[in-house]
Amino acid sequence: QDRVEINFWHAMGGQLGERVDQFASDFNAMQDTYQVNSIYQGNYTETMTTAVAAFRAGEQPHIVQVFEVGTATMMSAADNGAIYPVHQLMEDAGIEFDEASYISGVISYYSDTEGNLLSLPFNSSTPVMWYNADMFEAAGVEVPTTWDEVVEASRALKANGVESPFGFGWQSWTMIENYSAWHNIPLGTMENGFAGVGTEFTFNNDAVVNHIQRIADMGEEGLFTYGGRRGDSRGMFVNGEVAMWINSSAYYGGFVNDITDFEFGQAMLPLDTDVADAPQNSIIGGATLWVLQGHEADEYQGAAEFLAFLSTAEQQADWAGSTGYVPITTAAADLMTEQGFFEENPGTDTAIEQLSLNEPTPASRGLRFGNFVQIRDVINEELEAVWSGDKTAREAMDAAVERGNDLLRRFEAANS
Ligand SMILES: O=P(O)(O)OC[C@H](O)CO
Repeated sequence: QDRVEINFWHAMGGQLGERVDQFASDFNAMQDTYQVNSIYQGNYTETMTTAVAAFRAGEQPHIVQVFEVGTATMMSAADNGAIYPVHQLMEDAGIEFDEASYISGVISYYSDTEGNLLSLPFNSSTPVMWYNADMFEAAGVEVPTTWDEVVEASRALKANGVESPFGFGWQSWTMIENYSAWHNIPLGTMENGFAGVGTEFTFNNDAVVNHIQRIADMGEEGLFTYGGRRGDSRGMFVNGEVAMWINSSAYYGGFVNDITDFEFGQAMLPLDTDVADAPQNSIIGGATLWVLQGHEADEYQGAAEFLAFLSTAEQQADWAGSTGYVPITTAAADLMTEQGFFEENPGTDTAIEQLSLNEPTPASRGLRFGNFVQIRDVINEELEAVWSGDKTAREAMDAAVERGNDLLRRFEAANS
């Protein structure tokens, strides 16, 4: 008998992609009714764009992985009937699905206004500060906990021969979105867009502008080198050119494999003591799995069973432990603790500690801005103009807010 096929498009390259393919082959091996085809479609933006085009052509996959910034766009697709909401899918498939077992910051990000979960949380991360422990030891400095200390440590590392002490990736996510949440500053009005499409950006505030200017000044001083929009600068950290690198916790698994000639660690994001006395909480990144409409009932049954398989504590704990994504269910986190994972691998609890540091506020719960994929490109362009010395941080943030608001208004016009 032929198996029922389920197409699953994902955006995980390299080692992460191999692990995702493994989920599909394990699922295929444990039953003989369904066949999940795990297909890599490029980076997050490419996968989302390809899925939207495929939907228009009637060739959409059953399941697609979409990064967190695509959430508002996918929710509007849900309003238009293009999405099979996960809570509904599970109910129709007769699979018990306990939303309360997920950590709250993850569930609230992906639920609609009635509290219904629309997509399946799968790979949630948060930015942390990766550091080269050997370089710190050689320079005789402590790993910084504040931004003033980041600058001081960078100077000491530079004096000790480190080419470019500080760097980061996913700059809008790490340096603006998470910087803001960490200091409990909204990025925009209306609870960062959670309260409606009429939201406007406000991230051209003094705190963010001063922060971006501080990094630009570090660049002038030779303490920071810009290395690209996503994870492109990862090699600079792995090769020992950069001593501190702020980016996703999900680089952990790759670092364990690829960093063999120095000790690395992860620490909490630095605090800007001019702005707050203590950190609030960081926000998630990564992606969720969306189920698209237009397929047969038996295929959806298989899709639901595959999603349920991905959500088991065993699978989630293995995924989190091997990648650095956060264990998103309490059962998975408990299992990892029981297995001694956090104790044996110091620092691996940094992401979860940051996410659960305080009860999230409207400024730290996350963001839900329409057209945010395009808006991140605008922010990238404006930040690049700062790093190249063409604009001051003030000019660039004012321009990013103005251009971003224009894209928000277009989203509002199309969705109200
Ligand atoms: O590298 P990831 O999967 O943790 O994702 C980073 C950002 O959240 C993408 O928007």
